[in-house]
Parts: sequence; C-alpha cells; structure tokens
Amino acid sequence: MASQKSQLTVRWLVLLLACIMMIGNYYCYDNPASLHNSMQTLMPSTNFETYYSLLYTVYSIPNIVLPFFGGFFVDKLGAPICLIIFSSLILAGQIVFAFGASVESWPFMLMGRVIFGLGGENLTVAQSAVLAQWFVGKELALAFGINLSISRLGSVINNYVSPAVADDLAFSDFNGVSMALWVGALICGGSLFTAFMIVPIDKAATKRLKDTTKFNDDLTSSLLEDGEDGGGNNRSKASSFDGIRAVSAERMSTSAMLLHEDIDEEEIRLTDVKNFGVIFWLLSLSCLVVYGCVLPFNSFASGILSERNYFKAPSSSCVLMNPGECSSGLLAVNATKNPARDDGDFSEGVSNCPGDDFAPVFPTSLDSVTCNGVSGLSCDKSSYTFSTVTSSDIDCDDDFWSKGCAKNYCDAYSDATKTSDSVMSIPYFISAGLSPLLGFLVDRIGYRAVVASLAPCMLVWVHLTLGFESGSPIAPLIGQGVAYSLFAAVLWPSVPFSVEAKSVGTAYGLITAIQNFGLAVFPLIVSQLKSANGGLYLPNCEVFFTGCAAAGVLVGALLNIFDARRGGKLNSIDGKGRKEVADRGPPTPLMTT
Ligand SMILES: C[C@H](NC(=O)[C@@H](N)CCCCN)C(=O)O
Repeated sequence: MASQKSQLTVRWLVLLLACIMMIGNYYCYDNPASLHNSMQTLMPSTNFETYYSLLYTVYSIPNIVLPFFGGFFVDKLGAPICLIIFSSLILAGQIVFAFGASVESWPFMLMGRVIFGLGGENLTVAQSAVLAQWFVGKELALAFGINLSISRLGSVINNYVSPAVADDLAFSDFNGVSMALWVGALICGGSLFTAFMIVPIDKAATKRLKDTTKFNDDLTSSLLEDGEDGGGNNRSKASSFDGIRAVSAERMSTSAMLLHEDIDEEEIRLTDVKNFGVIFWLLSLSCLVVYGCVLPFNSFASGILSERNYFKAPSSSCVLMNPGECSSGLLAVNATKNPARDDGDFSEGVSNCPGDDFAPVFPTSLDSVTCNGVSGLSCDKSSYTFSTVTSSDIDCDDDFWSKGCAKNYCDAYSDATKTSDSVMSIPYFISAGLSPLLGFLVDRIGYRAVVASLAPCMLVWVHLTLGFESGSPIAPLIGQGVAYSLFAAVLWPSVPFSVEAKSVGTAYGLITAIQNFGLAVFPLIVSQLKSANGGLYLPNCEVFFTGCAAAGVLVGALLNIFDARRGGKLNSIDGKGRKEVADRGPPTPLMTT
C-alpha cells in the first residue's frame, strides 16, 4: 500500500500539509533560544543558565525513550492518527509553557516543555513515516528536503518574530515573553488543524488503493481459474492475464516494488530492532554527535555571539570615573561627568573605553540610590543599595536600570541581542533555502555516506573558528548552515534504506530517541562548562562542540567502510546498492504464471 501511495498526485498536497504542520513544532522548539535574553531580564536569577538549559533538557529527557514507542505505534496504528495525537500534545505543551511565563513560574514553564517534547519529537517520527510512505526512490530525499526547508522557516520566523513580540507587545497582565509564547501557541493550533486535514486524505487514498488492489486480485484470480479450465480458450486467456499483469506492474514503479513491500499484513514487533544492522546503528551514532553540535549550539548561539562579537566583556582596566555612581541615564549625576577610561587616566584627550561591540562599564557599587521624585521613572524599589554590582543585578526591565542608572548598558544589551538573534538565524536560513535542492541532488547522485562524513569535517572548522578566532562570525555560521543542511539531507532519507520497510516507523523512533539523548545531555554539559569557566562560553563550550564534530567525522568514515562492505547502498543513487540488486534480480512481478 505504502509504495502505491507514491504514485498518487495527491502526495504533493500531503507533503505541503505535512510541512505546514511542522512549522508550529519548529517555531516553538526554538522559542527559548530566541527569547534567551528577554527571559533573563524577566526572571533574573543566579541559576538562570541552569533553568534555561533545562528548558531544552526536559524537552529531550522523555524523548530518550518515547519516540521509540512512538515509532512503534506509528507502525501499528498508522501515521496519520498519530499526527493528530502528537500535534495536540505540542499545542497543550506550548499553552502550559506560555501560562508558566505569564505567571513567571519556572516549574510551569518546565512542565510545558516536557508536554511539548512528548508531542514534538514523536510528531517528527510520525511525519517522517508519512513521508516515507508517500514518497519513494527518486523523490524521497527531495520530500525530506522540502519538509526541512519549510520547517526551518518556522525556526527563522521565530528568531525574528518572538524577540520583536517580547519587546513590543507587553500588556499590563502579560509580559512580553509570555506574549511571544502565546503567539507560538496560536501557530501550534494551526499545526493541529493541518494534521486534521491530512487524515481524511490519507484514509481516502488508502481505501482507494485497497479497492483497486482487490479489484485486480479478483480479476486475475478469475482469469486464472478460467485459464485452468483447459480447452481452446487458454491462449487468449493467458494473453489477457499478461495484459493485466503489465498494467498492474506499471502502476507500481520499479523502485517502489524494490524498496517498499506492502507492509499492512506483516506483524510488527518491537523486537525487530535486534535485526537492525550496523548501518542503522552508525547512522544513529552519527545523528547523536553531529546533531549534538547543531541544535544545542543554536540554543546557546545568542549568548555565544554576544560574548564573542556583540557584547564583549570590557577590559578590567576600563573603569568609570566615579565607580560608585550611575553610569548613564536620568540618575547619573551627569552622564558626561562619569565616563569610562582606560587605567583611570581621565586627563584630556584620553579616548573613551571600551568601544563598539563591548558591554559598557556599569557602576561597581551603589549606595541607597533612589528614584523618588525623578519624573519619567517608575522603579521597582524605592531605593537601591549594592556593595558589589554584577551583570545579573542589572534588570533592564526595571526603569531604575534601563532609564535611570545604566541606560547605556541596557541600550547596548538590547542592540547586541537583536544583532545576535538575527546573525544566529544564518544556519537555519541556509537550511531553509538549500534543503530542497540538496534533497533533489541526493536522490540523483547518492553519496549519502560520503556526505555524512564531509559535513562534520566542515563543522570541525566552524567550531574551531568560533572558539579560537575573534573575527566576524558570518563565515563560520554560513559553514554551520551548509554542513547542517548537507547532513540532514542525507541522514533522514538514509533510514529507510537501513531497515526493512515494515520497521521504518520504529527505526525513525529509535534514531530520534538516540538523538534526544544528546539533546538532553549536551545543553547541561555546555552550561556546566560555562559555569566552570567563570560564566564564559568561550573557548571551552566550542571545544566541546568541536569534539562532537570530530566524532562525527570518525563515525562517517566507519559508515563508508561498512556501507562499501555491504554493497554500497547508501552511496548508490537509488539506495539499493550492488549486492541488493544482484540478490534481488529484476523487479518481482505481481504474480507468476
Ligand atoms: C529533521 C531534523 N529533525 C530533528 O532533528 C528532530 N528530531 C528535532 C526537531 C526539533 C524540533 N522539534 C532537523 O530538524 O534537522
């Protein structure tokens, strides 16, 4: 049945709907990354980075196990019904997450991310299984590419829309962050609606194909019975039968017959996993380490780019003329009278520090500074006293800081956040543009295993550059986008070539579960590395990402070796490989005479 769906024109509508359905998932998955700085301002805490990492970790922890069962249920219950269940979960999760942000509660926000995660990853599994049913052979990677492209548009739109909503759309009872998350919930509602549209289309196609198959079966068996009657009619009956066989064979494309047997009647068991071969396990390992330096990197990209390029720490020699007074704003004694200069040299002609792209210097201590009576200020507290001011004390949502005492710092922080958020979109922007083209090429030239080892090579360069050089981040981020797009273009369409057709859902579930092990653990490692390095991401976190990419190169090399030994399926154009073609011989006819 699966193979025959790939012959129906309506598959393109299914693809379009499946892609639109994923926008909500991708938009909301990356909400925390794009709202990182706004959340830090809304809910300042010394544990902020840990809570922030947990938003990704709790999404992934249940998914270390669940997609495996999700994939199994996809194989058992059918992918379309699973689309509705999982889309409902992402909507419910996003609602709880947005509610949590509205009441500024970490426990609710984390609970929302758990529920969202239960739906999000399983939805990816169900959707991959739908695509593998409707698209085969020379259209499979193209379908995955188009899908990833539109999904990633969701990530890119989120990077622009969410910070803008958070900045500009705060109402009295709804802070900006929660407004941005409620917009996400609206988009998830749209995804659920789209999932509901796919189900009847899939059902109608399944029924139509079942009817056609039954009609063909009835016709051929009645002709066979007639043919067995003997007598002079045999020759003409036989030629009618040949005709039917030819028409039927034409209906199933050659690649469909080779790659996708009808799986409806075959029993599917979780224990089928033990039959998954080395190629599947290498693909899974590659997915773990290579995605480990793509998705977690994106979660921290805003902070990494701020620290590296747009909000660099000023040198310790750069100090305020009056370190115990406000640096800029309505409460500064006189902004021009409290400049920052290197080494405390305030003589005429010494230039200001720290300069463009650096965080402005803020007061080192404050003694009972009050907003009382200053027009244009509505401060959170009546007076502010700090023996030592640290960056986490500066709450730019409070007028005291943003308008009164560290205006230059808050303005520069807001500008740096906007720049980091748009620059960090580069990889996903590239993925949105390149994925369909790469999918089309992979379907035509193969070399899946080769590409799966070249992409992490590029990632090694990207993360070494980000970790150890200080120039513009544009070139490495373009590299990250190209490498990620190449890798995704070959990884996901390779899965159906590594297992039997009946286990494709289970295989997608398992590889997603393994991927989520990395997505759960890696953000925690990154935040620990940051804490251990005095709150700085660089270079340690980038060393970690480089290590993941290097492991990807190694696994990629093994993938090529084992693929070559097993007939070169992954590197072949059609995913059949030398050995399988030889084994299977010509396409199996529907019946033998
Ligand atoms: C296609 C691939 N998908 C995944 O990696 C998912 N397991 C995670 C998607 C995150 C949004 N829910 C990709 O995005 O490259």
